[in-house]
Amino acid sequence: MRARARNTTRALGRRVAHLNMLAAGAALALAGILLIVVQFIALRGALVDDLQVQARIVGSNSSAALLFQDRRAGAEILAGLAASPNVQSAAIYGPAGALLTSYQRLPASAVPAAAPPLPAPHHQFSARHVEVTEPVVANGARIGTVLIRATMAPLYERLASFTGFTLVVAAGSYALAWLLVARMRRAVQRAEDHLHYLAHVDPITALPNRNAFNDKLATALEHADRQETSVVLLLLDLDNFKVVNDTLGHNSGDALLQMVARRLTDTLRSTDVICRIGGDEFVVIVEPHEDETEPDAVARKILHALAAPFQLEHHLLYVSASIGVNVYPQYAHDEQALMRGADTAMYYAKNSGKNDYETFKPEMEQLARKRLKLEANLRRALERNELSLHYQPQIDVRSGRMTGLEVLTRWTCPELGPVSPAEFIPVAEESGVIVPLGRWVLQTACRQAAAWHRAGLLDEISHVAVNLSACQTRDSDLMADVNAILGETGLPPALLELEITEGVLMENVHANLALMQQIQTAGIHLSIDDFGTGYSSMAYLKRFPIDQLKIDRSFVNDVPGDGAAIATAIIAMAHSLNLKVVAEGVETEQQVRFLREAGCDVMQGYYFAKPMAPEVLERLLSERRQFLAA
Ligand SMILES: Nc1nc2c(ncn2[C@@H]2O[C@H](COP(=O)(O)O[C@H]3[C@@H](O)[C@H](n4cnc5c(=O)[nH]c(N)nc54)O[C@@H]3COP(=O)(O)O)[C@@H](O)[C@H]2O)c(=O)[nH]1
Repeated sequence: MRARARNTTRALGRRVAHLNMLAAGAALALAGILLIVVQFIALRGALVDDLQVQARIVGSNSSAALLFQDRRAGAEILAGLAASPNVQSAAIYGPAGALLTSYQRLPASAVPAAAPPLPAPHHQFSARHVEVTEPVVANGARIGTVLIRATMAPLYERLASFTGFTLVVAAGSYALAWLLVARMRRAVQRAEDHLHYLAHVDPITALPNRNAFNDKLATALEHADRQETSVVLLLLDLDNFKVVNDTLGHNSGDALLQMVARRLTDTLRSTDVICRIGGDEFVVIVEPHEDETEPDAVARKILHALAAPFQLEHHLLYVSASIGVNVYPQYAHDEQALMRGADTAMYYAKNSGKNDYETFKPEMEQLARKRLKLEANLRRALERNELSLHYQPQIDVRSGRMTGLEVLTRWTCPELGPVSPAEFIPVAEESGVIVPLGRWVLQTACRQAAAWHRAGLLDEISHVAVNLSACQTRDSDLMADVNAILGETGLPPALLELEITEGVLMENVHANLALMQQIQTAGIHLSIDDFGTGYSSMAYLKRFPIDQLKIDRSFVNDVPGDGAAIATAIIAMAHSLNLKVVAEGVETEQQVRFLREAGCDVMQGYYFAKPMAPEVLERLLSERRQFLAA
């Protein structure tokens, strides 16, 4: 639609330029005509003046000839006019108007037989001639008349050459003006095109940008309405693109975006419209889709295309994407609804582990609304004192006794009931609530642990572990907060352990390495949570100032089956780096036996104890129970 409007504007611009040139041409023609008329009047005036001077000279020279009626002398005086090429004929008349003598350049140019009865100097024109009459006066009395008749031909000749010259100058000026206007229009056109390009093309990838996308989507929906077909919209968000930007710099980020754009263009059909609508967000418009499986096929094709690594300078980068798919008119009645649905579906794909696609279903919107409600309630949870902490024991395999505690947050919302941290922690992360929430957890846990420590209940406990979220690791005030809380509660730093998941650590290795060093310097223990899921390498692990690894629950769940090999490998690797290994989510005796034999140092799970309220744990701490045979 906008392209049509742009073409109409251009045509209008061309028409206005043509009209301007036409007006300029008319003005130039009018000016030329005026100039010629003025020139004609000026030339004619000069001719009359010239003839009048000559008539006066002839008159004053011929007064004697008139007094003595000397025709010969009169003829000699008139013969002098032969030198003036304009003069065709001339005559001298006596006081009564009778012809004294005359001069004729050609026989055809006869003079009147009698002088015109004119009292004063006079001139008159015809198309071909100009006639000047001059009285001859002697001693105050009129003694005769001189008449000179000249041809207008030389005047016309001069006027013709002046007109020719004026025409040439006018035509030249007009052509120059036309050229200048055309050049100006071309420059304006180029500037317009460039502005249009900037407004519609993403400068990094050269793909259509958000503006262009809006136009193209509107056109696609119009087309689908006319043809009674559908439009598939895929919204694609790169996973962990921020890590590339943060660790390798923005130039590398831009280069990666260009490579992704190229891969998408190479993979998809030429009829599919690919746009970049923001940071790491791309959209693909597919129309018309012929069969029900096409949206899935396109999404899978994109994921497959992005699966191969990207070679960026000396780095080999693995980039995945989360894709939300929506279909018009099945699940959306207009562009906004189509985009909103694709966004909701993309959000689902992201939350269900990334590197995947989800197709929008109406239920998703209900869930999105539920999530919004959850977020609104969560924002008030802290002020309303709805949060509490539970503690889960960690058992040392060698001594069989409780040597550690993990702090886990619990929330009972008055409107929604008990909400699992697996549900509200990600929402807290996305909404930023995690920072004050994390601070509250740290403060409450440290205060409680310090009280137990003062009561002598933590004699056998080496640490109380608190989880740190991704957002908290990025919070520049984190360490200041941690140190302030330790100072304020009096908990010895060595009794505190911070748990960071392997995935979060690997999101920004350099920044997290600096944070880990600060944690180590403060004398706080550091543990890598959910180990085995975050793709860290041995090279990184060697550099991390960590105390222990926690094998992810999913592997423990699979022992002694498929997870056995991984669990054994993690334990061996951790021991080679002098790190302790904690197995989390231990639920069965079989798992305990296997992990013990594999050399696991610490175990945590429902087999020993579920996370419990502080007053329950307090009793357990004072019992100093043996959980495992030593
Ligand atoms: N950043 C923060 N994250 C937190 C905080 N509190 C909790 N969490 C994280 O939320 C996730 C879910 O926690 P939760 O529902 O409390 O689940 C924990 C345990 O209850 C559960 N667990 C422990 N043993 C078993 C078991 O034997 N079986 C089984 N099915 N589940 C078990 O595991 C969760 C502890 O996991 P981890 O932290 O990885 O050790 C979870 O990711 C929490 O980390 C918080 O304050 N901040």
